[in-house]
Amino acid sequence: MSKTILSGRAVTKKFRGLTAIEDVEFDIPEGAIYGLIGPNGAGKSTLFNLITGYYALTSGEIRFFDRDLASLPTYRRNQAGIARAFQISKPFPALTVRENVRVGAMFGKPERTNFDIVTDEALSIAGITELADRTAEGLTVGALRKLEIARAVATRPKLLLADEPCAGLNPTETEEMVQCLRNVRERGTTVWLVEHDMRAVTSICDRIIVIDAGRKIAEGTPREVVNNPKVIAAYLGTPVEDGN
Ligand SMILES: Nc1ncnc2c1ncn2[C@@H]1O[C@H](COP(=O)(O)OP(=O)(O)OP(=O)(O)O)[C@@H](O)[C@H]1O
Repeated sequence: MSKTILSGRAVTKKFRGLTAIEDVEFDIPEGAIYGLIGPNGAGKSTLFNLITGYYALTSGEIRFFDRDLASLPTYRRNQAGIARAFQISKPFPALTVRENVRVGAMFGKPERTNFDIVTDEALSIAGITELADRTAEGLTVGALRKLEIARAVATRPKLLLADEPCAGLNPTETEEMVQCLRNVRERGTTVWLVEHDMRAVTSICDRIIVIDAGRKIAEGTPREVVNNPKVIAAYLGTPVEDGN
């Protein structure tokens, strides 16, 4: 059995009168690819924001390996090995793809000297080595998304939180992104992704957590989740075929 890399106990976040996340529990095993799905406004981004420290918990506990994250600010969580890849990538437009990834490699790691090796590795994992010398300006949505993954991977994270990595991608780009995330896991990074593209999420994830209105309503393998009546009622509408 692999070790738990990230766990949540009674995780709760209230914004004034609104409970965005309520009593959510999770245990993410090291080396896994997990999905987080649910309807718009279910609380998915809020949960990731609690893990990265962008929001403080109202109550509950989040542990990374054996460490309670409560006292750690965002940058310390990143240094500890939690990285996030956003849906909208905001690279430095005038810098090349390689330079943008190098910034990720250097971020918060002044003691490191092998920036070029780490940068090349991240470019390769994301499948954008051939774009390395192009400026970030004018990249396609698919290439920008891979650049976002590469920048996160260049921080050498133990856990990558990915926000809708397949949103707005065509089928070829989606397949490439799925491969990219598999490469990330092969390199030893655990992945937890929010994704609405059910074909992608069911083809790549070992397990999926489903939240609705701030509460966890299901967790299981892709097959279990897509056949779960609660998930069908709250989110899917109709059963979908899992991608396996
Ligand atoms: N900073 C905030 N202040 C007040 N309410 C917030 C804040 N952030 C999120 N919320 C509310 O919390 C609830 C959960 O929002 P969240 O963005 O986490 O949902 P989501 O599942 O990520 O949705 P989507 O799939 O549309 O991105 C929503 O009702 C939202 O309006």
